[in-house]
Amino acid sequence: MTRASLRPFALKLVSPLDTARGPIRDREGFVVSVDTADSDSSRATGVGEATPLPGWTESLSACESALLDAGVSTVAADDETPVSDQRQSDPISSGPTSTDPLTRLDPAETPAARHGLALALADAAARDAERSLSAELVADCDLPPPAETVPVNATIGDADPDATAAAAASAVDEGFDCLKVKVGARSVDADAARFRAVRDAVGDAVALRADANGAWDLPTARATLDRFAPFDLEYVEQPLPAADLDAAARLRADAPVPIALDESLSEHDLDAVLDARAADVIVVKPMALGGPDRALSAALRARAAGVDPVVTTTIDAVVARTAAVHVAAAIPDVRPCGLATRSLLKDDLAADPCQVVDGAIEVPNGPGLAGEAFDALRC
Ligand SMILES: O=C(O)CCC(=O)c1ccccc1C(=O)O
Ligand SMILES: [Mg+2]
Repeated sequence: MTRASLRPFALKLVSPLDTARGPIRDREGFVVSVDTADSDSSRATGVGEATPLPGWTESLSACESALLDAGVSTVAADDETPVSDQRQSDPISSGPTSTDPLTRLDPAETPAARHGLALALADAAARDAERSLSAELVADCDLPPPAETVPVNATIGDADPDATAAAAASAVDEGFDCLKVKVGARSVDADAARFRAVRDAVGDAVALRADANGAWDLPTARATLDRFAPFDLEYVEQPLPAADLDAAARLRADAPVPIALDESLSEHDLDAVLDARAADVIVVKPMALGGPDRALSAALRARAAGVDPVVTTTIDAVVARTAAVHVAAAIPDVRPCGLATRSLLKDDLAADPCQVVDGAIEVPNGPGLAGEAFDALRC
């Protein structure tokens, strides 16, 4: 028998993250808790997080409805009732006569909802097996032991050239050697001026990425990538709107810089993206792909097709960020990942067990997500 409950939360960003698709100002979602009791009477608890972001996932209300329909019950945000008294009358039953609760959540329709429940169940399973989530993930996929640290990029929003260069310089001072800069919210000339200022500020040894969030059409993308050539970018992420894989493939065919796809994975099957030969790199967002398990399998399938995965958050709260760190740790020799997003949030659900030090995150090695770190979040 598995009981599952959800509790809503809302977090503000320190300042809006300006992108070509507009600003991201706040993040709302649900903490999902599960309590499993197996037939052999062993019992495990786990915590997950569903933090939808329209454009990448379903809406907040669709996420909530999907979780409720799957049998996850609501706990009031300020409910102080002891866990034992909170039990609702309609628990998810995973006995032999019922289906796995996860199968009630369609990862294509409601990926954030599936992420929340899949993560809570994976956390419970890993805790039960007395190993970390990344150790659990690699065991399921027959991979080598997970990495102890994961390299990460700093995330820099749209701003004028001076402010962009100042943010870049301060990230490098903090120890980052890979920076991702949002582009596409201003003219090609203006973005080129921003990259000129950033390159001048940080020197040649720092890896630079650009993320256009689908801002350009094909001629503009071609012109922009040519303009960006002197800045020696590692890749340009989502230069074109997500829908048109053909255009992305045509752009990539003679582009002077590697192409990464992000939003395209929310709009198309991974197989379609890989078959189109439209990407050198794919951005694996566990929240957008429907869970840590699906994110890791997407990363491995991409690798097998010669496309390198980069794991990022959707600016999630601490539970989902920590899960994304475990996913990244399970991918052998993963490139710098977009996981250093705690600093974009004004506050969080719990203390961060994944501090960024010298451009890398140490992967928590306690049981499940991070040992006891999220015990107080269970509902
Ligand atoms: O990749 C990163 O550095 C952080 C994550 C990020 O940029 C992001 C965060 C929320 C929504 C979309 C995106 C994106 O990659 O486009
Ligand atoms: Mg992106």
